Amino acid sequence: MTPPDLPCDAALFLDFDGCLVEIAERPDAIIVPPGTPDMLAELHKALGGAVALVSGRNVDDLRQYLPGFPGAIAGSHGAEMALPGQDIAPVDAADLDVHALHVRARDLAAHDDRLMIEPKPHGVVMHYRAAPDLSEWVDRTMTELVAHYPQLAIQQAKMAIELRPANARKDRALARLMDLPQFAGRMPVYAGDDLTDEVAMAEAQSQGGFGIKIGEGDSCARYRLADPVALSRWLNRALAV
Ligand SMILES: O=P(O)(O)OC[C@H]1O[C@H](O[C@H]2O[C@H](CO)[C@@H](O)[C@H](O)[C@H]2O)[C@H](O)[C@@H](O)[C@@H]1O
Repeated sequence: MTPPDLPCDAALFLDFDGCLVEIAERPDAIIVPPGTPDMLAELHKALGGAVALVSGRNVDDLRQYLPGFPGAIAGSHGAEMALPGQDIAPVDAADLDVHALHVRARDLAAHDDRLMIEPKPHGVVMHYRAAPDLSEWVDRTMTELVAHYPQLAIQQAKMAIELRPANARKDRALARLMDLPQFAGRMPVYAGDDLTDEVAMAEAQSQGGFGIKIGEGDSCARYRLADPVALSRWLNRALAV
């Protein structure tokens, strides 16, 4: 079902990959649509600052793609938080030797150059988009790897398996942001496309707001839009009224 118009008292939470930008072959091959930075800045103004990015990507990565974004950013599935004008703060991060984790993941993936390791400040992703036949192997290998790291959890992603801090979840990030003055008392609206977004959409709905699933697949979200283009049209409509 198509969502109703964005309420003027909304607190808007936006996922990044597959939501604000189309999925690409590699994490570094995404293209931010040219109108997106201005649209986000206008939404931020119209909603009194209650706009946040809530992404599996780390904050530095998001800032590279959206350099002037004026809102709050929850990165690494909520393991990092960057409030406007403030440094990146670790939240719900795991205590671990992340460099050793990256090295181990690279060693495990080294036998097939179609596999890609994405190192993150609080975890690691093994991407198999170029090698879909290795999906089961990646699943098994990452499951075995996480057994050595009780402070991490498996995060199923699109053609990728990630190890993230066990306590870092997007619903917790949303709840934390809703406690900030610019978000408090507003209606949470969360748009996302992936499994990691489901808990956040459920949280938004439990706080009296709604979730918008972008694309196909099962979801707890009350509403759905076909793709990032449809989301952008819907957001721009809110700015036109
Ligand atoms: O929470 P998100 O903002 O949706 O981030 C989730 C993960 O997105 C990225 O991977 C996905 O997008 C890539 C680019 O389109 C694609 O190549 C890959 O197959 C997808 O899994 C990102 O690389 C991860 O770090 C994020 O956790």
